[in-house]
Amino acid sequence: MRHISTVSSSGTPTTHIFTSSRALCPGQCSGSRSCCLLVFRFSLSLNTLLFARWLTAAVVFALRVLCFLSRTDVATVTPWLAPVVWEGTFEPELLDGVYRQKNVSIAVTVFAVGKYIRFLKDFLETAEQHFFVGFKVHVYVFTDRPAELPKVEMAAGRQLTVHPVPAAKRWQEISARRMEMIQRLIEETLLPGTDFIFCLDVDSKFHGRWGAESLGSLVAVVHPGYYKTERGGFPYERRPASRAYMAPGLGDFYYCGGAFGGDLHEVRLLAKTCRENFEADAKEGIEAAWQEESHLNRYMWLNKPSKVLSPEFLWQDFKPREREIHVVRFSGVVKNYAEIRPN
Ligand SMILES: CC(=O)N[C@H]1[C@@H](OP(=O)(O)OP(=O)(O)OC[C@H]2O[C@@H](n3ccc(=O)[nH]c3=O)[C@H](O)[C@@H]2O)O[C@H](CO)[C@H](O)[C@@H]1O
Ligand SMILES: [Mn+2]
Repeated sequence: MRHISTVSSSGTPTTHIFTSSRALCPGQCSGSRSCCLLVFRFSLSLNTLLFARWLTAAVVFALRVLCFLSRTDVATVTPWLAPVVWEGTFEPELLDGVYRQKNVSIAVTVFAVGKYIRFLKDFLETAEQHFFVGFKVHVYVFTDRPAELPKVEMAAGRQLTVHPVPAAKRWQEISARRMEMIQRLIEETLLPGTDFIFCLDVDSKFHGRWGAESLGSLVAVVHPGYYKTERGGFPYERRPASRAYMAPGLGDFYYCGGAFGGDLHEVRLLAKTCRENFEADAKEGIEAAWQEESHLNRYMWLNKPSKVLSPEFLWQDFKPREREIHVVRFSGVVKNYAEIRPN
C-alpha cells in the first residue's frame, strides 16, 4: 500500500503503476498471477483516482489565479492601502470561516418612515437569502408605522427589533436624522456585545452574497453613480460655509449614504460627528447638498475607511449593468420620488 501511494505522487501514472505492481509481486504474493493482476488493477484505479484529484485541484488553482489576475480592470487597493472589495478579489468560504470562528455578531439599521415601509418586506426577505447567511444578525427597524411591519420568517440566530420614531414632514430630515438614531442605538443598546454594524437604505434589495468580505473597522461603499467620475465631478458640498465642505481638488471617492458600516466605536464616532456637523450647519441655516451623505463624505476624507466596498454593494436598478460589475449584491429599487416622499 505504502509503495503504491509513493508511486502515485510521482505524477507519471501509467508506467509507474505497472512497475509498482510488479515490484510488489515477488515479496508479497510469491508470484501468483491472479494476485498480481488484482494488485495491478487496484493500483491502476487508485492511481487514476489520485491523478484525477490532483488534476482537478490544479485546474481549480489555475482558475483562481486567473480570476485574481483578471481584476486588473478596477482598483483593488486605495493609496492608503485599504482593500477595495470586488468580486474575484476574495475567497468567500475562507473569509466566512475566519469570522464564524470568532462568532461575530452583526447589527443592521434600516429606516422605514412613512410610505417607505412598503420596501421593508423585500429588504428583509432578500437579506435572509444573501446577507451574512449563517451569522448572528440583528436587524433594527426604525419606523413610525410599527403596525404595518411585514411578517418575515427569520433563520435561527437572526432577529428583528422595532424602534418607533416620529413621522416627518421632510424626507431630508428623515435621511439626516438617521445619524442621531444610529449613535443612540450604539450607545444605549449595542455597546458592548455587538461586533459590527451596517446602516442601509430600505429602498433596496439583496441580489447576491454580502458576507464577511465587507467587515472592517470603518467601511464605506463607492457610490454607483460616481465610480468612474473624476474627483472634480463628485457632488460634494462645495459651499465653504458648510461643515461638509470639500474644496476643489480634494477627495478620494464619492461614497454613498445608503450603505456604510464598521465596528461600533468607529461608526459611533462617524454618526456623532456627522450629526453634530449637520446640526451646527442647521443652526446657521445651511443644509449640505446631500444631507448626511455630504457629511459622511467629508468624514471619510478626514478619516480614511479601512475597507472600501465596490458599487457591487450598492447598485441602482435603473442603471444598466456595467462591465466591471460581475455581481450585484445590493441594489436600490426604482421608485417614484414624487409619490413616495412626504415633500
Ligand atoms: C443609494 C444612496 O446612497 N442613497 C442616498 C441618496 O438618495 P436616495 O434617493 O436613495 O434617498 P432615499 O429616498 O432612499 O432616502 C434615504 C433613506 O431614508 C429613509 N427614508 C427616506 C424618506 C422617507 O420618507 N422615509 C424613509 O424612511 C429610507 O430608509 C431611505 O432608504 O441620498 C440621500 C441623501 O439624503 C441619502 O444619503 C441616501 O442614502
Ligand atoms: Mn435610497
